[in-house]
Amino acid sequence: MPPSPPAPPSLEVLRKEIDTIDAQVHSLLMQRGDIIDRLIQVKQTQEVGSAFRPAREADMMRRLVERHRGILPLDTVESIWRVIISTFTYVQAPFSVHADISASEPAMRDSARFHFGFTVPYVAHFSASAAVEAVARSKGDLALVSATSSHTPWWIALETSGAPKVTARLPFVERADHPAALPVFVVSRVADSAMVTEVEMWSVRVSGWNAEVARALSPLAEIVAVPDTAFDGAALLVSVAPGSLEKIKSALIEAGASVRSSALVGSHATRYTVPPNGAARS
Ligand SMILES: O=C(O)C(=O)C[C@]1(C(=O)O)C=C[C@@H](O)C=C1
Repeated sequence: MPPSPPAPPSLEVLRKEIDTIDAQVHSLLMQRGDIIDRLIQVKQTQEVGSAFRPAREADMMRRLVERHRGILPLDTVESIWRVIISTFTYVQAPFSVHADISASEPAMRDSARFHFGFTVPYVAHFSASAAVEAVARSKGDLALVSATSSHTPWWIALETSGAPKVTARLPFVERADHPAALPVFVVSRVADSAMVTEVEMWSVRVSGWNAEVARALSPLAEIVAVPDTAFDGAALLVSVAPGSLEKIKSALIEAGASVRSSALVGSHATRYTVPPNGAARS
């Protein structure tokens, strides 16, 4: 008779293994806190008042997705790390998240909680301009505003030097069934060295804006437009690859519009997509 297979481990043994792992995870998180404590001494957070480093975070989130395997859903692992990173940002220099809830309060709140957790205070505003103004008045706060539409050209307030800028686009890792899928821009003051410059954000004011011009531009760049009826013009927020604004300006002129002004109002990491079969790409 062949030997009988070994008996499966008892529930008690498996729970002991889980307790050991939980104690290790907790201990590692506390060690991470000790490192952050040392990092505060070497990082010049005081200069800008914010410890948020969007370039580093975009890179960390991409690597997390690439190495993830197993039955723990990606949504869960991503949300755990968002809370870890944001809370460690907060303990370095406390900040609040000012969210524009004019499009959808539940979706904006989900995005804020998913990306910044519950320790970071959440402040709701009824317009993007109000959220951005709150950040401009603060030392190191962040605003979350829709990345796809707006009733007001809030980005004009970012044109002056010293004003906050667009520093990130969330989610860092996009996918069709993302639990906090609302596309949002983060507006904050960030040290120049911490900016990601893969996508530039330009505030462009034009005359002669109409549906035809908008159609001509849509294949060339992502644009949020707020028409300005008094002058037959519009305030545009244009996302382009570095050095590509001239192409957009030429396309505007070719389509019959004229460019009144342009100013760089931020930059962020290229959009990073995880297709349904799991392999991430930017
Ligand atoms: O690397 C840094 O500069 C940190 O402050 C650490 C840390 C993190 O917790 O990993 C926190 C905040 C930054 O936005 C990026 C990363």
